[in-house]
Amino acid sequence: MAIRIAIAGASGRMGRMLVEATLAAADCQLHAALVRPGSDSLGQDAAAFLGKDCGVAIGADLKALEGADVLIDFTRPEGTLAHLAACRAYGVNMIIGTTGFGDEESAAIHAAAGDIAIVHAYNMSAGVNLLVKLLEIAGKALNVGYDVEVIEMHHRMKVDAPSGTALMLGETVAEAQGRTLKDAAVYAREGITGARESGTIGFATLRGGDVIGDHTVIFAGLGERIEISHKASNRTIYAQGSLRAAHFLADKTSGFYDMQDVLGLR
Ligand SMILES: NC(=O)C1=CN([C@@H]2O[C@H](COP(=O)(O)OP(=O)(O)OC[C@H]3O[C@@H](n4cnc5c(N)ncnc54)[C@H](OP(=O)(O)O)[C@@H]3O)[C@@H](O)[C@H]2O)C=CC1
Ligand SMILES: O=C(O)C1=N[C@H](C(=O)O)C[C@H](O)C1
Repeated sequence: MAIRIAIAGASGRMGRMLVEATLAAADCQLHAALVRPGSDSLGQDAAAFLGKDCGVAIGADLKALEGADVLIDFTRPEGTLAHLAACRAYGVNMIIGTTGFGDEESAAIHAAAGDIAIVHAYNMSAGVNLLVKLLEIAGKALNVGYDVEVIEMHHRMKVDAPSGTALMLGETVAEAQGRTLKDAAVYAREGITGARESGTIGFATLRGGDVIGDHTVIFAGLGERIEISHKASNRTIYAQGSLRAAHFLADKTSGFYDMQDVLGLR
């Protein structure tokens, strides 16, 4: 039977990619397309932006979740938390791609995974999740004598910084080196900063144009520099990863997972 997929933020950059990917997948069915109350796209056909009619109208009533297998959510933290409550009420699994959560919001997502199955990942692409594995190795091998810096660049419309992916990559290195990102992170430098403190992980955030998502982790030593990079050139990588996650969740009713679980990289 086809997986019945509901999509939140259906008129957003990622929402549209997800609508297109779901309609193109033979083993998936678009169950509902959701936006915020008052959104311009309310009532339109979910495939109207493709010049097509798929028979699913964009709505704002979360009752539309009833009967869905999974909700894919790429919205904003406050939207995701509202959707989380509705998914819990209707027994619908959830794939969360939204970034920018605070600690309490992340804890609420973990808690909900006692009742529904959730894949929560700051980057759904296979490439970035492979990068995580490479960084586990590099972080351990280059633990002493190398300064770690994380650089990311995204489009001008992105609202959170550093990106969720940059934080995840920084956290991966910190953990590989027996530290926590909370203790190691330096998010800004300005003025007379003094020499770089050993053991810190620096972040640099660039924003501009239509850059989909570039991430580089630098290990800078004396006499050499190792750079591990990923550059996205199309948002389909995130949509395809999300559909893989939907298949992964098909036989699950509870539990918290990430893309390392989905891709078998754990
Ligand atoms: N994990 C991953 O692989 C990826 C994650 N992302 C993340 O996904 C999120 C969305 O990115 P993107 O698609 O570029 O953003 P957009 O701004 O293009 O789209 C966001 C969508 O969410 C809707 N929305 C905003 N606030 C709420 C709310 N409170 N309740 C319900 N819906 C809401 C918007 O509706 P409206 O149009 O009415 O404002 C819009 O449809 C970001 O957090 C981004 O970082 C992005 C790409 C990959
Ligand atoms: O907002 C985006 O566009 C992206 N957000 C995610 C993040 O914050 O890491 C993933 C990807 O880099 C694109």
